[in-house]
Formats: sequence, C-alpha cells, structure tokens
Amino acid sequence: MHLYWTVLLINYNPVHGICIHVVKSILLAYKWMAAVLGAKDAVEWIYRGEGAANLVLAYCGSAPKFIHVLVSREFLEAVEKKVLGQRPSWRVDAAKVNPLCDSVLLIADHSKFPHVSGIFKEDFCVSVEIKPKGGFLPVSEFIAEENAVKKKIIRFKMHQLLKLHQGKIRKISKYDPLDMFSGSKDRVQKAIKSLFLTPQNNFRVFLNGSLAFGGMDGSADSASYTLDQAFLDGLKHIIVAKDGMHIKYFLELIAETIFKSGLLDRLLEVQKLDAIDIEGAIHAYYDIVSQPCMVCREKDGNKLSGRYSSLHSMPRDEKLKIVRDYLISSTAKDLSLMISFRSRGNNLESPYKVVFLESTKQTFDYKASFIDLDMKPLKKMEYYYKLDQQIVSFYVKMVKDKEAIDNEREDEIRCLEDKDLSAFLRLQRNDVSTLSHTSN
Ligand SMILES: O=P(O)(O)O[C@@H]1[C@@H](OP(=O)(O)O)[C@H](OP(=O)(O)O)[C@H](O)[C@H](OP(=O)(O)O)[C@H]1OP(=O)(O)O
Ligand SMILES: Nc1ncnc2c1ncn2[C@@H]1O[C@H](COP(=O)(O)OP(=O)(O)OP(=O)(O)O)[C@@H](O)[C@H]1O
Ligand SMILES: [Zn+2]
Repeated sequence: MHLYWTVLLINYNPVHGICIHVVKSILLAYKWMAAVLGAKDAVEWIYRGEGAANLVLAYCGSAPKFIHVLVSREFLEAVEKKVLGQRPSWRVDAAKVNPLCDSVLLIADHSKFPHVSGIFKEDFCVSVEIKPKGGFLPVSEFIAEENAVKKKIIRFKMHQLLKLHQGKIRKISKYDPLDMFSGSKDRVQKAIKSLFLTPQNNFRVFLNGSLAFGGMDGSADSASYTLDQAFLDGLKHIIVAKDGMHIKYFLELIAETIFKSGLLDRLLEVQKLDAIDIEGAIHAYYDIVSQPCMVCREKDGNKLSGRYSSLHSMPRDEKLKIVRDYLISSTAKDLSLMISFRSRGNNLESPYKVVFLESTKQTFDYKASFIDLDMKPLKKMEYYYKLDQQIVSFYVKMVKDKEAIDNEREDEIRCLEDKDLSAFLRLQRNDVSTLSHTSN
C-alpha cells in the first residue's frame, strides 16, 4: 500500500494583495471532491513552515490521497488556532489565514520519501531546503555607470548590508551564491559550509519531515540555529561515521549531490533569462502597462534617457518577452531546492537517483524538487527597480563611508607614528645626553 505524505497550502488573507491563483486553481476540482475537512480533521495536519504567501501543513493522517481538497471555515479556523504557538510572531502579525477560502492545495511533501510499507525497513530520511538566490553577475549595457558595482558584487552580498542596516539580520551571511553556482566542487562545498554556519532563511534541515536545523519562520534572521542533540542523533541514523564527524560528511553529501545532479546548472539557465537587468526591463514594463516611463522621466534631467530609446522603440511582443523573462528569472532567483536522502542499504529496486559519499563509502537514495514556484507578479516590477537601486546605492555609500573611515584611520596612524617618532627621537636625544652626563 502507498501512503503519500502531503503538505497543505493555505492561502493567507490577501491583505498585501498576495497570491489568489492558488485558490483559483483549486476551484477547478470543486465538482468531484466530496470530502470537506471539518474542525476535527485539523489534528491530522501538522505545521511544516510558511512564507509570505502560504502557510504549509503536512498531513499525518491515514486517509486516502487527494489532489484538491475542499475545506470548511471551521477547519481553517481550527488549523490557525492549532499552529498559532509554532508560528513566529512577526508572521502572525503580518498575515492571518483567510477563513473565506473554500479550498486548499495539496502538494507532495518534498521533505520525505513516500512511505511504501514492507519495502524499506529503515525509513529514516533527512532533507535539506536551500534557497540559493540569484547566482550570476549581470553584464547588461543598461546598467548605469553609478551602479557598475552590480557587475562585480553579487546582489545577495550587497543586500546583506542593507538588511543588516534595516535590522532584518543580525550578522552578515557567509554564503556566496557565486560559489553555489560556480560548477566547482570545492566552491559548492564552501557554499554549503557557509550556509550551515549562517543559515538565515537560505538553509534548513528536516529529519523525517520535522525541522531539525535552521529557522522555521523563513525569516532572514531566525534566532535558533543551535545544534540540538536530536539533530545529531538523527544524522547518526543516516551517516555512518566512527570518527563522529557526521555533520562534516552530511555537508559533503549535500555538496556532492548538488554538484553531481546538475540541478543548479539548469536553475542558473533560467535565472539568466534576466538578460538586461531590471535597469533595462523596467523600460519595457512601463510601455507594456501603458504608463509614462518614470525612469526616463527622472533621467531626462541628466540627458541619459536616450540610452533607453532602443528599448522603448521595440515591438510590443519583444517588450512582453523581456518582462515575462524577467519575472520567470525572478521566480527562479527566489525558489528553494529540497533534497531528501535516505540510506540505500541493500535495496536495488529503488526508483530514486543515487549518490555515493566517498568519505563514508555509503550509497544514498535522493530525490530533489524545487518548491515555491509561484510566478512573480507583473505589478512587482516597479518595486524591483526601487529595491535594486536602494540596495546598490546603500552598498556604494557604505563602501565610500568605509573608505573614508579607513583613510581617517590611516591619517591617525600616520599622526601617531609621527608622534611616536618624535617622542622616540626626543628619548634618544635624552638618552644621549644622559649617557654623556654619566660618562662625564
Ligand atoms: O527581493 P528579495 O531577494 O529580498 O527576495 C524576497 C525574499 O527575501 P529574501 O531576501 O530571500 O529574504 C522573501 O523571502 P522572506 O519572505 O523574507 O523569507 C520572499 O521570498 C519574497 O518573495 P514574495 O514577495 O514572497 O513573492 C522575495 O521577493 P522577490 O524579490 O523574489 O519577489
Ligand atoms: N512541497 C513541500 N514539501 C515540504 N515542505 C514544503 C513544501 N512546500 C513548502 N514547504 C515548506 O514551507 C515553507 C513555505 O513554503 P513556500 O516557500 O512555498 O511559501 P511562500 O509563502 O510561497 O513563501 P515565500 O515567502 O518564499 O514566497 C518552505 O520554506 C518549506 O519549508
Ligand atoms: Zn524608459
């Protein structure tokens, strides 16, 4: 018998105008789904995580699998009440479950292997969730000179400074997406280690579907990254290491899988659909929504808008393609990758891909999936442009401030050196005179 573990996505009340497409797609199944979940059914749904738009619950009951599920207001209210204690308070304040939804979306739980009873005795499963973010430096000719730093420094790194300044994070991430997407095994390993050291909202580990490491709330600054004993004990079920270095080997396993699977190479291709950067795409956007181009209007003062005339004079379908590709790329820059592992043991019939971990000489089944694939909405384009400019200008300012501070420090050091030198010379002169006194 196959028992599928599923997760349930409940749309929040769209107070911030978020995501109604999930609800729309569910209504299609209305006619043929008979069961409606009631308040008592909430016990079978456990909190899995959440983002800005969705609250994600995993099914732990034994009912047959479904694809779309109708729900009652009572079920939604009971679920909201049930998980309240587990949700981060800032998420609770930011959004409520929409009690008017009459249906929710069931999707496969990618943090587990579907359980097939009788085949696997040791069903222990460890999963990682990685949000790799954008992994390439733009080369667009439309990037303004004052923003040229974007071609050298990855956005993630610049954004970290702004987030630190805004209090969204307490320390700068050690992670560099350029390592992750480098195609070099050593650099992928470095990226995984960095994620482990500073997971923020980019790295989580689940043991048998329950969060074991990293922040649950999806915020960039989750408080508890402590390694609890349960996590270490859990890893011992998967990784066989007499030297006790389970974490080291686990990180190697993740890096090996990412490197071998080529998953990020394919993701990078999609990210690169953003060929002309938001500084180019924004012009096409204004034309598509038939609004005057605010960027050209602003730049008119310094006679730079001519530079974008090639974009404004393009045929409409090309402009549409630019914007569509930009939004697809943005989705690819914000999605997460989930990889689940279990020890393969002697089972040769497994339908899953295999990875071999050289350090422990173990073979693992793995399955990898991308999650959070909701297409970014067109209306975000203006916001993307503003955020991009904010990130870059803040970074440039910080670098300039730092240079100024460094220069000031150098001056101070020079001054101090001068003072020390003259003090030293004075001392020497005194010594000489003392010496001459003594000799007299
Ligand atoms: O702009 P970014 O790079 O900060 O990405 C946002 C993410 O922030 P991050 O920097 O990864 O912590 C942000 O993540 P959090 O909610 O902060 O965990 C969202 O994923 C947001 O997408 P959406 O608005 O929910 O569709 C993301 O917005 P998009 O820009 O991808 O639309
Ligand atoms: N299919 C899945 N299997 C297991 N866990 C999942 C699945 N989908 C989502 N999750 C968990 O729930 C969390 C939130 O889901 P998701 O990112 O889709 O929500 P969102 O509201 O769209 O987030 P965002 O703010 O990034 O847009 C994920 O980070 C992940 O931990
Ligand atoms: Zn323009």
